[in-house]
Amino acid sequence: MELKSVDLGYASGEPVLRGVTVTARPGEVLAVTGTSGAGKTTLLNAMAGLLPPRSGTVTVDGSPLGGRDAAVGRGVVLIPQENGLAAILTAAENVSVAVIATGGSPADARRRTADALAAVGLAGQANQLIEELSGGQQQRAAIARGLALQGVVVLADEVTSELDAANRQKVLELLRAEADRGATVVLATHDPEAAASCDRELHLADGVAGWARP
Ligand SMILES: Nc1ncnc2c1ncn2[C@@H]1O[C@H](COP(=O)(O)OP(=O)(O)OP(=O)(O)O)[C@@H](O)[C@H]1O
Repeated sequence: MELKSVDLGYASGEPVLRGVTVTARPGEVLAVTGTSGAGKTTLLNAMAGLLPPRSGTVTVDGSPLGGRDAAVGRGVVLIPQENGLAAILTAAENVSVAVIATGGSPADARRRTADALAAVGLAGQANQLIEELSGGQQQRAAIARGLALQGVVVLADEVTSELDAANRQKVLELLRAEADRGATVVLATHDPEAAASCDRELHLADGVAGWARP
């Protein structure tokens, strides 16, 4: 995924980010860091096709990303900061519905759901409603849904913020495994240890992006 001279903002407000140029590559985990409000979610939303750039280009494999539907069709998976889970469905239903919505068969969905929930340590909570899970368990359910989609690009927005040290480590390992199978992984985080586990670090400050670790 390549961003060239991208300007991002909301409605007619001041730009949030200006002139962002970055390539996220298959097989690597790219950290996007910055203080609260620096624009991490804004950048990931642009990479997800949710926020069209005011200027500049976002491309995947050389062709324009398009809107969110097109991005989903090209395998761009977003694990959003607020989880985006349906509270009145179970953890397993949340994952399965997403797999089926992106073309998986019911059998496929069952297998991938079981595997993904087990990977994040939620096998025992598969049939519990999301609203009955703790904040950290909900965050892991959202990660399981993202993993089950087997994305070409995996955008993870602050996915370790509610996790204890052991679960955070596990999730960072799972993101690494996504990169190892060939995915392009981008992790937005304000956790320096999580950022240190990534291959490169793009730091956002004062509306611009610069390399903390190229
Ligand atoms: N929907 C929106 N409409 C208008 N402004 C927005 C919107 N979403 C975010 N912003 C603004 O864009 C700027 C960057 O916000 P963003 O959520 O991208 O930051 P962040 O780095 O992800 O922060 P955090 O670490 O707190 O999640 C902030 O000034 C915020 O107020």
